[in-house]
Amino acid sequence: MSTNSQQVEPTKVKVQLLLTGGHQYTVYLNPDDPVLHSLLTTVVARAYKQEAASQGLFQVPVNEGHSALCFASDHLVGLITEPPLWIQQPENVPPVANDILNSTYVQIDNFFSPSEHERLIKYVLANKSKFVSTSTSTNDKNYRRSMVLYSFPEFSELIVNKVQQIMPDVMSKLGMTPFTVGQIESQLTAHNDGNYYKIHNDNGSSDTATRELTYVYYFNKEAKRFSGGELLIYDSKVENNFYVKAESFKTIEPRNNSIVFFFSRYMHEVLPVKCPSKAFPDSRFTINGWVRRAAS
Ligand SMILES: O=C(O)CCC(=O)C(=O)O
Ligand SMILES: [Fe+2]
Repeated sequence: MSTNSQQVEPTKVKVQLLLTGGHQYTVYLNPDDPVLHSLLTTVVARAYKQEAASQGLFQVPVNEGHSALCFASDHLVGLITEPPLWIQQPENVPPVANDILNSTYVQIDNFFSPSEHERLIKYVLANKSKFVSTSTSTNDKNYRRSMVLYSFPEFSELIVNKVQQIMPDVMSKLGMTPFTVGQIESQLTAHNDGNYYKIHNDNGSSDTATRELTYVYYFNKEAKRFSGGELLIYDSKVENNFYVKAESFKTIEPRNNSIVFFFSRYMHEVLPVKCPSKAFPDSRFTINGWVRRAAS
């Protein structure tokens, strides 16, 4: 199994926490760590006497995740960040160019063995009639066009176990603080000619909020008879204390027998597929799903 990853070790931000009573602690956080975002918004909220964005307790992993630093949010006086993170203030200071938070992902080639891959291709071709058209939570017909198979026990168990096994490695490659894995969901999709999935994230509703990571395993029959269908993962930026999509993105090739992992909160899209034959066996197939954080 070979690993091809891009920017998987984001440079950590050194954050000195200045607490009431003159206490001071230094922690290292990823630029896109939600804790960092909460710390910044709490300082802003206190400065403008707004209701603090993160009321209650802060829990920051220290000592490489072996210890936790806990303090009440109203004890936070200020932050010293290195490199400097300038907080956009309510007067609407225009964002500076280095506000972009780079998205990270991991793509692993040769995920299934050749015989598993061959069995999988045979399986989807035999089960073509069980695929149904996809829909989205908003029921907007133009948002997503593809086919999906929701029940495929022969392979969902195989992929869920394999994903579970490599989780520690993936989490470390993504530079994330490890979390306790809960449910791992899976579905099997087919994108044929003209199919796509417009910009969305995978954890934006109350029933999807515990999804931490999205995985997409790509497979197709050789020789490949489609083009397009790249996955674009957008970078982010902080605007008025909110994460929003940046214009820049990473492009992931749906390489046969590879699997990609990224944060479910990232905005992403599937570009239109061109499949001149329009034949089902020539589709861009995936098994994809989500790794949920266990309820605490
Ligand atoms: O097929 C892909 O590359 C991604 C699919 C996706 O974003 C989803 O199903 O939520
Ligand atoms: Fe998605």
